[in-house]
Amino acid sequence: MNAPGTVDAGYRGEIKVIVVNLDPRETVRFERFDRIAQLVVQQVERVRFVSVAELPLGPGRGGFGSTGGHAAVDEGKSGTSVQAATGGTAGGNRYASVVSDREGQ
Ligand SMILES: O=c1ccn([C@H]2C[C@H](O)[C@@H](COP(=O)(O)OP(=O)(O)OP(=O)(O)O)O2)c(=O)[nH]1
Repeated sequence: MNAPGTVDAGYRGEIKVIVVNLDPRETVRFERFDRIAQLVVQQVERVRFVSVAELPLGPGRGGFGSTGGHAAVDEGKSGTSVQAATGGTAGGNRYASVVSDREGQ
């Protein structure tokens, strides 16, 4: 089983690895220097949320799950689909778009 654990950038404590043995019969024993986890360092995107009145229609975008072949089931239920947000500040609070905040760094 592979489950990620996030170590926050500001964390200064001991990094711990949670393990669970799902085998009801076999005991698992770890020895010193056993490899039980992998550290993957990732860049974290800093974003600014911008309120927009409505989201623009994106061409060819289906709803959630549409690429899994369930589009027909959802058709006509809401009349809307998941759309990409491109920003804008024209009043309203119904939607928020996300823009990268890297320029300010
Ligand atoms: O598998 C893990 C997960 C987390 N941590 C450490 C690093 C992380 O920065 C800190 C806090 O983790 P998290 O924020 O997930 O847990 P929390 O303290 O219970 O949550 P919150 O910060 O929301 O209070 O615990 C580990 O050592 N191993």
